[in-house]
Amino acid sequence: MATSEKKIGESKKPKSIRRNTYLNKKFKKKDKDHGIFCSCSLSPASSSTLCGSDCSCRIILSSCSSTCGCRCECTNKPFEKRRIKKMKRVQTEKCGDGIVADEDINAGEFIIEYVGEVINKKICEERLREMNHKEETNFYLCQVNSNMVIDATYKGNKSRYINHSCNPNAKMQKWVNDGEIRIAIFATRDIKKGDDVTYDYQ
Ligand SMILES: C[S@@+](CC[C@H](N)C(=O)[O-])C[C@H]1O[C@@H](n2cnc3c(N)ncnc32)[C@H](O)[C@@H]1O
Repeated sequence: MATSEKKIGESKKPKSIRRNTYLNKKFKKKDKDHGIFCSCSLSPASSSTLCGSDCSCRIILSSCSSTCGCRCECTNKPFEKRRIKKMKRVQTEKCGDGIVADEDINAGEFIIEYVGEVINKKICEERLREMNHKEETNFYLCQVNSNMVIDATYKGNKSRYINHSCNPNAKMQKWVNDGEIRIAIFATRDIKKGDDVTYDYQ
């Protein structure tokens, strides 16, 4: 079998991963002590949610870390410690595969992290040329910054099947978890079990 044929097969059956994988380890910037921490605590007068909307880490889209004063009740944990919402992969009429919620999801809630291979601009361009050559129509690239792309073509999780909508019920957001840039999908309004989950690719 020709190499190009094998690669097409790979893109149809991506490897399931839970965390981003870095093609170039040097690219993985980790800075545990990034100088941001909260001192949230559960006092009898406060609400039952620890590290809610007034948590200083959450406000700047950074997950809490070991530097913070909060403990295991923290609701702003790094993505890998959060529960992924129950979702099903389905065949849609016009957009290939898609994702529907398999439980009710409240506005603002974390749905899933967008994971894949972290690649740089040069590799991204090479992969795009290859995809163009193969006349691929589905793209799984998420540009994080000028030289960082998360590519879920070959490795990813259910987030890679979430389709685009101009009237979405979710959004993609760039966060920092322990100094590492991560992307996650959050509900922008209440999503009922059985609803398509979509975000605006723009
Ligand atoms: C991240 S993938 C989403 C999952 C994809 N539908 C699949 O079958 O694997 C993005 C690709 O899905 C298709 N897609 C997503 N949203 C769409 C929409 N609203 N209309 C048409 N195609 C869409 C496009 O081919 C796009 O490149």
